[in-house]
Amino acid sequence: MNKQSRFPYKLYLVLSEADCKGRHFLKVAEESIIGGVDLIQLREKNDDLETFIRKALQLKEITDNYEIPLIINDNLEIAKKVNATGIHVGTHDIPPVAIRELWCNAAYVGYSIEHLEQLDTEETAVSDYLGISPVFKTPTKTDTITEWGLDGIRTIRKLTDKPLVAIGNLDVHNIKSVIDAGADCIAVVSAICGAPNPQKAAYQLKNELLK
Ligand SMILES: Cc1ncc(COP(=O)(O)OP(=O)(O)O)c(N)n1
Ligand SMILES: Cc1nc(C(=O)O)sc1CCOP(=O)(O)O
Ligand SMILES: [Mg+2]
Repeated sequence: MNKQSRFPYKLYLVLSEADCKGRHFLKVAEESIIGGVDLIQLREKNDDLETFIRKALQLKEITDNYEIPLIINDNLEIAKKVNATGIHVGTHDIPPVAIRELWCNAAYVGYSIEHLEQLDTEETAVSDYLGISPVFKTPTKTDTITEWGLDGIRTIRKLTDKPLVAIGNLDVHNIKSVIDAGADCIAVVSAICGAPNPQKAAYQLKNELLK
């Protein structure tokens, strides 16, 4: 199976209630899907378990309705409980190898790449896509290490044929250069959650990616 059929998604929304700036996160989710978002990750870093589960179940109704994948950030228990499509983890989370052992139904395990050394590991080998973490420094998530830039994407592209999801300060003005450097998919928070019109923002991003 080639990369495109393994992970056929171009525009990835990473969603949290806090990033939606007072708008309802479910409304932002639905509008963004209508605009062209291909999959959504629910990333709630500060919710208690019960709240995260409730939000995940509400969002799952919408993603199921539009037949797009729901990815849960960090929390395997919630991902399994809500029957999500997959999970995204980083170097400080439950490792992909353990996820594979504990959750055989996971369609997608995403893994953040912060160091080149990670590429040559079992964790990367069992992952379905790699997050380039971050392409550009972003105020949305500040506890990051490497700013990969376009050269970093080119380097990673040469070293792996895993689908690459670029994230970090991406917007309609820079995403084409990120794809040209070798990324397969663009993940955003602010470019959609912080936009005055999330549907229009998603449409413009998708349009740029399909050019
Ligand atoms: C698509 C995507 N890429 C990278 C990340 C970052 O994951 P992680 O390094 O585990 O950091 P947190 O999101 O948990 O703060 C991501 N969530 N999604
Ligand atoms: C969730 C996340 N992960 C990152 C990483 O580098 O791993 S950057 C990030 C937030 C991206 O937000 P924005 O699109 O607003 O820049
Ligand atoms: Mg994490």
